[in-house]
Amino acid sequence: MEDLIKVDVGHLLAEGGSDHFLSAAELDSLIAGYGTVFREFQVDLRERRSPITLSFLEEEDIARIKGIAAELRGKYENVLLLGIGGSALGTKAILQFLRGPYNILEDRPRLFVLDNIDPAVAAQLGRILDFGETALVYTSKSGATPETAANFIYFYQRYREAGGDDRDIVIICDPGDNGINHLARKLNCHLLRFPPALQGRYSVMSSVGFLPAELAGIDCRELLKGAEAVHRAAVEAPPAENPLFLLGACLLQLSRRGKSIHVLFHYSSLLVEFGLWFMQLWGESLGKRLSLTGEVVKAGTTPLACTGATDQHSLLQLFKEGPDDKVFGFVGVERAQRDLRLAGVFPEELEYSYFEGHTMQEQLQIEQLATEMSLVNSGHPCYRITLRDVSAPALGALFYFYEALTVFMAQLYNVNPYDQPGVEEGKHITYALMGRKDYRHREEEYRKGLERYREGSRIFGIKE
Ligand SMILES: O=P(O)(O)OC[C@H]1O[C@](O)(CO)[C@@H](O)[C@@H]1O
Repeated sequence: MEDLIKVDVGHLLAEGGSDHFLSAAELDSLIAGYGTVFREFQVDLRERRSPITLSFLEEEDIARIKGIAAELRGKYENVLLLGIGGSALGTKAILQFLRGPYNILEDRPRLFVLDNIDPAVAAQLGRILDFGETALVYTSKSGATPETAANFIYFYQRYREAGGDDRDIVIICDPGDNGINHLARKLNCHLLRFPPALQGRYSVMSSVGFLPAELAGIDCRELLKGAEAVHRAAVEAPPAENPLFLLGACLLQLSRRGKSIHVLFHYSSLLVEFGLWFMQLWGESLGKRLSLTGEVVKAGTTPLACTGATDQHSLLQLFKEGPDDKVFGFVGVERAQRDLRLAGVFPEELEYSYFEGHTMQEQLQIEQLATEMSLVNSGHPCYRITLRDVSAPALGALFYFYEALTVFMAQLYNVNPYDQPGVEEGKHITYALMGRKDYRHREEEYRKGLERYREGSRIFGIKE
């Protein structure tokens, strides 16, 4: 049977090693040094103690998600999904990979994801959508996220003006005695739960991503099948034969050698949103000031997603000849959903005749290999993940692979992959400056801080 997902770590290594690649001997010492950490990680995974996909799923939740999706699919022309960060990125990745590059389905309902606060986008969506024909899904684990709350306030008003039925709204959040739960009760709408221990960036394969998937006609169990396959391989194989271990240990070692940027170069326009999902997962989970034991470690590497072949024509120059601070992950797809063969319409022209008989997917794959080879040749470590096809199991496998890899990396860095203390201060300032009642006591402090900040500006204006 063909592999669902393949991982090649061979080009992180080079004979004898070097500043930029690891040697076989170094890899052996990583296996000896971190094998125990990895086995602990495997036990947590096997016993479903790590709060990531597969630790929380209940059969009855899936049945409920499917039920709500079936009901809304029958009633509505459009669904507007409101969320941000982990409450939107995975959904966008699913829809783009499995339903096409423009994220707007041909069949009912069309799904729209709004994951930013921007009056230009909200105003345009307000004109595109007929709110008499549009269901609303409001996803926020905390219910306190101001961007999603503002979008819900605005679009709920539009929905009500169009005569929308409150009971058809779906809210997905943590349980708690807070605004979003009060709203859900008041509206008497559908309520789906975030499992409390599940952070947004690990929630794509829960009600958060599954409801939109089902609304789009994607069977969420198919995504889970792929996750299960990676899970089995991850918990069974010993470190020396385990791609999760090998990749994680090599990435750790390379980050110690100054490879502080983890580029994810996906060779498919269907994986652009996946790349953005990966950036949140990697960035929020690993970028930590403190270790689990309280030392200042400033852990993490900077994730950067880019698209092949497009970014060969924008970033590759920097990647190849700029600072040696990157490790490259290539993600490609073996079999396109539908490949297109090119004809020999200009046989007399050198620049056009060689395409005859080749397909677009073949060209994309050749260009991926060409980029990999050219980077490796100039001393840049690369790894590659290949998905069998454009299918829900393949995507589920990819999500789970990176979730598990991130948790293993956190174990290696000895940091907590499930918190994000660094984003709090900015939220508090926003709450205080926007006048949230329970932040009034800090308003004066932040306003003074803002004045000082502005005093530090050196602005140079240019007139038209
Ligand atoms: O689902 P919520 O609570 O609205 O949070 C959205 C996002 O905001 C963050 O908390 C960061 O501000 C992310 O971790 C999270 O995915």
